[in-house]
Amino acid sequence: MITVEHLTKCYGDFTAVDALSFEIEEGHVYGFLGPNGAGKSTTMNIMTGCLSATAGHIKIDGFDIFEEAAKAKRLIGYLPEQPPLYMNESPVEYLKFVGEAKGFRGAELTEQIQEVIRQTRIEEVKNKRISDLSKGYRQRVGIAQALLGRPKVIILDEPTVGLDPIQIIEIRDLIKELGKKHTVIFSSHILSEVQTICDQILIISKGKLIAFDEPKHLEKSLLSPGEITITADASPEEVEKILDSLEHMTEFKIQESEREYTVFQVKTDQKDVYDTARRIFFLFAEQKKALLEMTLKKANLEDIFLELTENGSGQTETQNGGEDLPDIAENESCQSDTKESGVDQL
Ligand SMILES: Nc1ncnc2c1ncn2[C@@H]1O[C@H](COP(=O)(O)OP(=O)(O)OP(=O)(O)O)[C@@H](O)[C@H]1O
Repeated sequence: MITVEHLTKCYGDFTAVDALSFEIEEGHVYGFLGPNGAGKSTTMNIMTGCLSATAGHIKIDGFDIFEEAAKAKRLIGYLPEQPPLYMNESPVEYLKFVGEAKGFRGAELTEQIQEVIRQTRIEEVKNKRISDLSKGYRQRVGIAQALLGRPKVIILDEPTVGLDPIQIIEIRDLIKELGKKHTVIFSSHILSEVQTICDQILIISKGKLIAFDEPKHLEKSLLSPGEITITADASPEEVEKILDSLEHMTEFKIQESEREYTVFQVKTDQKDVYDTARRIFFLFAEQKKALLEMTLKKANLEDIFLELTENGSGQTETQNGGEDLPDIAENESCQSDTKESGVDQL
């Protein structure tokens, strides 16, 4: 559906997007995750044809966003980070304006406006001035304009920023709903948000794509060594003796020791931490020592995200395996450029 090849964007001699390559397939919800300044907005602005690239190619359903802009843009609905809303207008007036700019007229336009109003649930505010609407409703109006023209792909730049917790939940539910009919790409710097909504995660840091996979695969492939905390009905000496024969143990630490029990931690480099847990269970059972509690701590996506983005970039495989693409960026020097606005999408 979307192919991004070696996309590079420089502002002066600063590289904001650094040879990004990835593919977006139809029918998924993609989360574009990265800390502030990672290059998410820049990438999205280029993907939607609102900003030029220094190097690289983007194709939307086969249409080059730079060379066949009109055809490519027709397939995309975009909500920029700062939606260009006209505050003195009502949602209906604004949607009419955007719909006309997208080339719709008459009954077709009316039908589409009614459809997006229904989809984004803004019926009750559709005739109020946009300036009088809550931030959550304004964001819905922004999403409604992106939906006009029934685009295959919806791109939303930080759609929940600045919303209160209830509005955030509502917008997340709306994104999930949109995912049933459209391919959705949305950016966020909140991991839990991406985790709950999307079925594919792209992690970007310092302009580079450092991970791209399903949340569960990311967790699996990037798991750090498992940690197990155990409470055993044994003395610290007995615990130590029993664990003598435990393979794959990389660290052992007594946390707490009372007369009746010992709390200790074991770290393992075994791929499946459950195998280590099972082994510990049987070792203690053989010595007729009861385990009173066992807690397994696995690395979660939060740990992975922090590790990847803190350590910089480039150390993890992307879905395309970092395969060699023609090095379009190689001979391009960074020229100064300014950020264009996203308004021409409308
Ligand atoms: N017009 C510009 N001129 C110079 N530098 C820019 C311009 N626009 C963006 N940048 C820089 O490029 C980098 C990437 O910015 P971008 O807005 O794409 O990041 P982001 O991941 O969307 O961050 P945020 O979540 O804070 O919006 C940042 O360091 C930013 O300061």
